[in-house]
Amino acid sequence: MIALSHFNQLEPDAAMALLQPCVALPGWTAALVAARPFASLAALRHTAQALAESWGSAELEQALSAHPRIGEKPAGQQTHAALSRQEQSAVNADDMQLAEALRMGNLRYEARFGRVFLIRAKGRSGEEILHALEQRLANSVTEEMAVALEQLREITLLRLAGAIGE
Ligand SMILES: NC(=O)NC1=NC(=O)NC1=O
Repeated sequence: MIALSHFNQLEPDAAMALLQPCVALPGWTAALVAARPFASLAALRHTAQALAESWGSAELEQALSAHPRIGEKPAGQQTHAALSRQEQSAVNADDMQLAEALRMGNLRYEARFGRVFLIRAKGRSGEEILHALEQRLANSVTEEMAVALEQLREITLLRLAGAIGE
């Protein structure tokens, strides 16, 4: 984590590199870097949220390339893989019944909506994630697009908060 004052002064490339693991959408990252300097963390968060409001299905598809399925902790040393593992840490990988239910749920979700199920996993147990998955399977395509985009925004803002602090 770096301080906001340090982030404000970073060279653009270094600022982009710092934000890149937040979400795999370079347009969002570049716009946030270009909006510097930020007077406060609240201002940073407000701009980040505002820039994310315009995301639609194209952004969701692109961003999903960097989000492993829930329950499939990604290998790899890249920052976003480590972040995913950390965010999914409450999913008890030793609970084989839960793992199997999540695996089947992911398959059902992908068959219905044609993309990976995305949820803000931080702060949620494996059981809560499974329950949300089952609830969301009943959503219409339109409803579920809106829900998935909101989860992407939540994950992105949480990762931003983890990258830049006081
Ligand atoms: N498919 C997912 O929901 N993935 C993820 N959720 C998170 O909170 N982090 C992820 O990588």
